[in-house]
Amino acid sequence: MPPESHLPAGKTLDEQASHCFGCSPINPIGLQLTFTLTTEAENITATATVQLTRNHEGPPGYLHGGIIATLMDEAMSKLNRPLNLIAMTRNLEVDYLRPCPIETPLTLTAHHLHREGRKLFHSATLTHPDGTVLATAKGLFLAIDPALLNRRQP
Ligand SMILES: CCCCC/C=C\C/C=C\C/C=C\C/C=C\CCCC(=O)SCCNC(=O)CCNC(=O)[C@H](O)C(C)(C)COP(=O)(O)OP(=O)(O)OC[C@H]1O[C@@H](n2cnc3c(N)ncnc32)[C@H](O)[C@@H]1OP(=O)(O)O
Repeated sequence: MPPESHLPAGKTLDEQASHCFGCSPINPIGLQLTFTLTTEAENITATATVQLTRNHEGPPGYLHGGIIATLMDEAMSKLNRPLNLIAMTRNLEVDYLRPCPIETPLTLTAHHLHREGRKLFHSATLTHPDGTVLATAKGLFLAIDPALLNRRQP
């Protein structure tokens, strides 16, 4: 959790990001993902169960690839807070291994791999309940100056 003093007066980071398409509980058209974070020494993990609908369909019965990329991005972004950093996605690479079914409880997991200064390297997987890995991703996140939050466009 970044120190509150880094944020605009009176606003927590959660309030700043209160309409995040991936994780806001109050964005009616968002994915409303809820993550469980595990932080043990260098092992930082974010996990969510994701069960989406035809609203997120690409091929009939399967998730749209852009939605899958969003899931990966969102999961990896959740690793930045335990690192006590505000960071943005700089590079996202997705391998679409198998079609990802809608209406199925998929497991979305992200791991922090390593850090080089401002550069945070993360990975993520989306897994079918039968254990098949459907998609994998790598992400590079860049820590930003928290003061930039003040310059955010409305
Ligand atoms: C200004 C407004 C800021 C508003 C901030 C708001 C919120 C804060 C964010 C999150 C917290 C809240 C909620 C979560 C929200 C969303 C969750 C999902 C996360 C996202 O969805 S977030 C949106 C998508 N995201 C963007 O909208 C970023 C647009 N972008 C930029 O704003 C800049 O791009 C920035 C700041 C990221 C970096 O800018 P920069 O100028 O500081 O750094 P630069 O670009 O130079 O790259 C640095 C070094 O990465 C190396 N590099 C590049 N590619 C590489 C690769 N593939 N492999 C290895 N290294 C690579 C270069 O080679 C260089 O290396 P070196 O420094 O060593 O030369």
